[in-house]
Amino acid sequence: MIDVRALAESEFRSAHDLFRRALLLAPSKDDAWENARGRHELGRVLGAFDDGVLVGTAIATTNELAVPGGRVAAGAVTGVGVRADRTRRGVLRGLMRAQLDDVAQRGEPVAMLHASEATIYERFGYGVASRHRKVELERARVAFRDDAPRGGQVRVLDWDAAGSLLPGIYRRFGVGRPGWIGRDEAWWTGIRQYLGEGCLVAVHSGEDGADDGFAVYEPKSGAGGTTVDVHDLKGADAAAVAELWRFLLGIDLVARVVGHVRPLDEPLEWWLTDRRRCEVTEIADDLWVRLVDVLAALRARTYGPAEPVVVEVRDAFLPDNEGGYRIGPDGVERSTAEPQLSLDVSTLAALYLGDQLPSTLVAAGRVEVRDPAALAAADRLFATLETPWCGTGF
Ligand SMILES: CC(=O)SCCNC(=O)CCNC(=O)[C@H](O)C(C)(C)COP(=O)(O)OP(=O)(O)OC[C@H]1O[C@@H](n2cnc3c(N)ncnc32)[C@H](O)[C@@H]1OP(=O)(O)O
Repeated sequence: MIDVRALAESEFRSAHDLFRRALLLAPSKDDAWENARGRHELGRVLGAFDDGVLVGTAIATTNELAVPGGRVAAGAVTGVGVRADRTRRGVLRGLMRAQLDDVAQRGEPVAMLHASEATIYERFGYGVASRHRKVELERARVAFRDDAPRGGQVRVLDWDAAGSLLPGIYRRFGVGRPGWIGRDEAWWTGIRQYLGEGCLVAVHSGEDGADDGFAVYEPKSGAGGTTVDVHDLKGADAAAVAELWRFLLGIDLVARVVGHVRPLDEPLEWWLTDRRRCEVTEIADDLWVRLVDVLAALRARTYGPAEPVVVEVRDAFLPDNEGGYRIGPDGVERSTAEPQLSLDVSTLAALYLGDQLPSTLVAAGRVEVRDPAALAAADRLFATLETPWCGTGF
């Protein structure tokens, strides 16, 4: 019999180490645990027990998520692991049940996570809500076009100097794009420890002298010369982002620059004289979202100008969500009218931030069309100006 309960603070470290073991990592050293501890909120660290023995864990942290036209309270799910000798016996299912119930009780309309494998979370109602890409550029073969945006000044800082600047810059300019999530102090402490001391930070300031962008990057020498891994790059506008890329691609002695977890709509190739020098080597799922309270989650975002559409949502794991929703630019209501489209709640996640249009998911076999006239309206309702992007690991 599996029992799931919230852990006491004194149990957090064993849960953390269980999670690390599940990821095939060694238990944390004391200083690493000191940094990880801050991500453990009392009441949100769950443990699953089999005959009194801890066999699984899942944690959530209190956060928020930018959605089209607004923001919504969100539980950020992480630290999910089950002991390798106890898997496939329903331990994760028990943890997910308890966690989603808790998220609902806290009044958070959505939960979100980054998945270790793409086959785990759909059964619990999660779906891919944003994607990212990886880009690789050979520095010697890259040149910027004359009409690429020009920014201001870039200065290089070490972590100590940059540490107090980055949280403010991140918060100031990121909030608008769907997929943005908050980064608290514990996150910044954790990422610094995770990335290590080899990282440098480039900070961009615009014409007015205000800091409005940064890049966290790490030079690594290897067989083919030095590669700069760009772990985190954010800017207030295209000029700041282009200038940071111009800087990174101009560092002497560097052979290759690799941008990890970049937004799909970053126009890097458009800024180059030879667009093929920007190789997209991966497109992958970024943020997975679970609409825990479908009505509240749908109401948290805005919709494009179109006739309202009645969408039937199926939700086997949280059946209170099942039923029709009338979605229009004037708002969202529960509806008993004949549904025009029908989909699973995990598919709704793919529409939620604007990553996909309903018509694409019809072709994918994931949206059932009962009234063909409603499909174009649904596309216009869910379409967003900006491609969603999270770009924050947790
Ligand atoms: C947000 C994050 O933290 S992501 C990190 C997730 N953790 C890891 O990847 C660490 C390594 N893996 C593990 O710890 C475990 O295998 C877990 C957590 C993925 C799964 O735990 P389990 O207790 O085995 O899952 P459980 O037995 O409850 O399975 C529930 C369902 O998910 C399925 N499932 C579980 N894991 C997987 C998987 N890796 N791939 C495909 N299906 C899976 C099961 O088959 C079962 O299916 P069903 O609903 O058809 O019966």
